Amino acid sequence: MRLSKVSFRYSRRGPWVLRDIDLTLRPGSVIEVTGKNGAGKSTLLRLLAGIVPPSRGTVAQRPRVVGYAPDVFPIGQPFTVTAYLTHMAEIRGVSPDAIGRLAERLEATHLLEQPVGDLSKGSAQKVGLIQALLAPPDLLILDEPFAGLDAHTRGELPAMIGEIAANGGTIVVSDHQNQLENFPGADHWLVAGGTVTTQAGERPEQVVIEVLVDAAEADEVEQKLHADGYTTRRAG
Ligand SMILES: Nc1ncnc2c1ncn2[C@@H]1O[C@H](COP(=O)(O)OP(=O)(O)OP(=O)(O)O)[C@@H](O)[C@H]1O
Repeated sequence: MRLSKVSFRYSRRGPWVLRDIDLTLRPGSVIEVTGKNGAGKSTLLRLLAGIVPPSRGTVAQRPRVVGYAPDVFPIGQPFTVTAYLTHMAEIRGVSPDAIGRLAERLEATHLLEQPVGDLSKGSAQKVGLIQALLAPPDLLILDEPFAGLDAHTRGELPAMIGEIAANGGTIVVSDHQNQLENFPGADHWLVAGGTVTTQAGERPEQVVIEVLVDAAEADEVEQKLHADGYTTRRAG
């Protein structure tokens, strides 16, 4: 996917938020977007997701399946979480089977029968994440996904991001808390003064190592490794 000379402002006479942005997004890459409050991170993510069109310039080759979790989940909907997610699955033309699997992984099964409007901020964010992941995304855009998440989900999310990247997906994450700062191979984009400065991540050769741990400690070790951005697989 490629952005060429993209500029954006919210109204015809409003100030330019982004100017003359040229960016290339490679399949399989993880991109962490940082910048000060109001710098334009959410705006850049909306442009990438196709929620808003550029005021000038072009966005080419956007992948087919885009998952987008906004920073503020639209609360106040008169559905249960299951009804909302089932509806979203229908719109995307995918089976609702993924809802249970994702809810389990993000420790959100207890939320499924709650009204969407009653969710806490962190719980709403989990539902927003599940919504973005219903169809395996070619491009996944997460706006401040770590804010408000509990320790388990904060640890699980980098692993999920790593798996999508391993399958050739591109992931763009705005991240105030720098949770992905040390994610292996991540690219870093800094939004400031209407421009985006890019820094390519190092891509060291990868190997598989086997680690033997006591069964009682397996969950804890796995969570620690996930939090550091490593992918794990249980054998036996
Ligand atoms: N819907 C909107 N209409 C008009 N201006 C907007 C709108 N959304 C954002 N802006 C303006 O665009 C600029 C960039 O906002 P944006 O939300 O993209 O920044 P951000 O880097 O994501 O900030 P934060 O870290 O606080 O979330 C700001 O000056 C903001 O006031």
